[in-house]
Amino acid sequence: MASLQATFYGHTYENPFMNASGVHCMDTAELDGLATSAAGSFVTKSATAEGRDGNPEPRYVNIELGSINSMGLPNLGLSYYLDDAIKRQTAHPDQPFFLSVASYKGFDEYVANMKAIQDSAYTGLVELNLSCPNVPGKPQMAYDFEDTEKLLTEIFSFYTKPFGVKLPPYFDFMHFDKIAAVLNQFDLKFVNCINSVGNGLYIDDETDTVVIKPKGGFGGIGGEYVKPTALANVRALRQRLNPTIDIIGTGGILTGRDAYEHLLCGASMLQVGTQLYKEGLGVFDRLNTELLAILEAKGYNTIAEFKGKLATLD
Ligand SMILES: O=C1NC(=O)NC(C(=O)O)N1
Repeated sequence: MASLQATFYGHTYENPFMNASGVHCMDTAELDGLATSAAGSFVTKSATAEGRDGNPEPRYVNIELGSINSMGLPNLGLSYYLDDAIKRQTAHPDQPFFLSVASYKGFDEYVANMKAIQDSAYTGLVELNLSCPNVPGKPQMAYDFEDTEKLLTEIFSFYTKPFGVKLPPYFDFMHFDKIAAVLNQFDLKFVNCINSVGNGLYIDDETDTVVIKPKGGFGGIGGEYVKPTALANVRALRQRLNPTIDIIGTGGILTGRDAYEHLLCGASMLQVGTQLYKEGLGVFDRLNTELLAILEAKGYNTIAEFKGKLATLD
């Protein structure tokens, strides 16, 4: 019988599936739902130092082939998620999860937030979100290679706990090379590719208007639209990063086949955003069933047998 067991940062998860930060993870109740679902792990909503209301609504819309959002980092504040995480790690030490951290004000807040976690009793994994495209007037940190290097240098001067970074999509081999060259300098535990494809535009075909209010309708795109870009980023970063840095694959996972393709490109864990929003927690039961059927059909017993083994036409 094939197994979907996923090894990540020295831990064995029942399966590689988890939510994408931002979906079904705003508060303790939603996190409890994830913890008791068929997901192998979960991540919290990206926290900023202070709680935020986020952007004006409508700010998230499901569209035919995915979703568009400009949430603007609404969250309950870092201390809320830290308190929850410390209680959770004590109650369930055998189920390591991920705490997502962002910044509204930029470089200094990223540093302050990581200092707060370093000084806290939380010992689990952190996903440092360098790629929110929806804070008006604020650039995505990970599109500035020098600032990203400066930030990671500063964080590693004091931070001793395991963490990784959530990246935006890149669209040029020179950029794959550059971000990998920056990240390979640091003892990162993982890289998550990709965040939403920033600043897309969707037009309602009955009203001829945009569908979300913030930023004149510009928002991050998720879902089927982004799978080719997500797979390319997982593959490109896997080919370039030190093997000690695991990859989380995010973007366009609707079916077991999509999940299988992310694993083929080198992902170790798989995050589901838009489809979780559309389908609810049952999506994890379905994805596990579908992915397991693919392993069985192909005669694989474990994910390790095919992970990262995408064939090319050489
Ligand atoms: O990193 C993020 N990516 C998104 O697509 N949306 C959220 C947000 O806007 O809060 N943050």
